[in-house]
Amino acid sequence: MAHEGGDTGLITFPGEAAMAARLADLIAAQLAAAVEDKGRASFAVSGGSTPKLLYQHLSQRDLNWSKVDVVLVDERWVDPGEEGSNETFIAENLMQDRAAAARLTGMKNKAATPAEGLATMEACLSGISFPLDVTVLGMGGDGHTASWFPHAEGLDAALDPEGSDRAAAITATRSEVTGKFLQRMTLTLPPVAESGLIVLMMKGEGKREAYEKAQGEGAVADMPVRALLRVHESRSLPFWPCWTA
Ligand SMILES: O=C(O)[C@H](O)[C@@H](O)[C@H](O)[C@H](O)COP(=O)(O)O
Repeated sequence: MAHEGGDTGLITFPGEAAMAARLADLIAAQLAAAVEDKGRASFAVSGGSTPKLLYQHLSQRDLNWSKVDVVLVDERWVDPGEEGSNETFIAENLMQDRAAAARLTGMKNKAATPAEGLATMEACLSGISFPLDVTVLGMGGDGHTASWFPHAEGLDAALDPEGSDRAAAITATRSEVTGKFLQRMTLTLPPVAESGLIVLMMKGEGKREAYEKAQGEGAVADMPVRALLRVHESRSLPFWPCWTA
């Protein structure tokens, strides 16, 4: 069984399968309730290896997927089908079986750079209902989440709590985590923090240590997940930080 608490507030699961199954229940219920209340639901999803099983579970859940808008939390500036495409990862793992009826809005467009593609992305997002009903995030051992990378160009704009833009362009610093995918587009802090449910999925000891470190004092730019944790501290968010070994 999952248990909540400890000093870190992490919700700890006995394994990846248990985490995926529990979160699939939670997210499917939240999306179904949003469809019931508002007619449509909006679901923001991250790439990364940790949520893959969750997406596979969700794709088989019985809910009115034709009323669900799936958007990306972030994207590497590569076309669908190319290496590193989150859109393709989501298409292959979530948009299958029952969830194939959902509508996926990608981030990569024809612009040469993420900055040049922002206006097109904002126009796409204007067709989605906000606040988002559910946002799934991952976290890197460096404390990045979404494409909010430590000291990245564009980070301040992406993390501006008063900002009105929903998407931002990021040039990540070269590191083991980002590899060659330095040019990115990401949702900004406000739409993530205003989501009806925010799930942060973490796997492995290194992530737990990084999360604990992020909870301590220090600059947001050093560990950008702090931006979210600090909003959560000041006004409690519907936030599920989930961890398994
Ligand atoms: O596009 C991405 O890669 C993600 O949005 C990224 O922020 C990811 O969630 C973390 O890097 C964790 O990745 P893992 O789950 O693979 O550890």
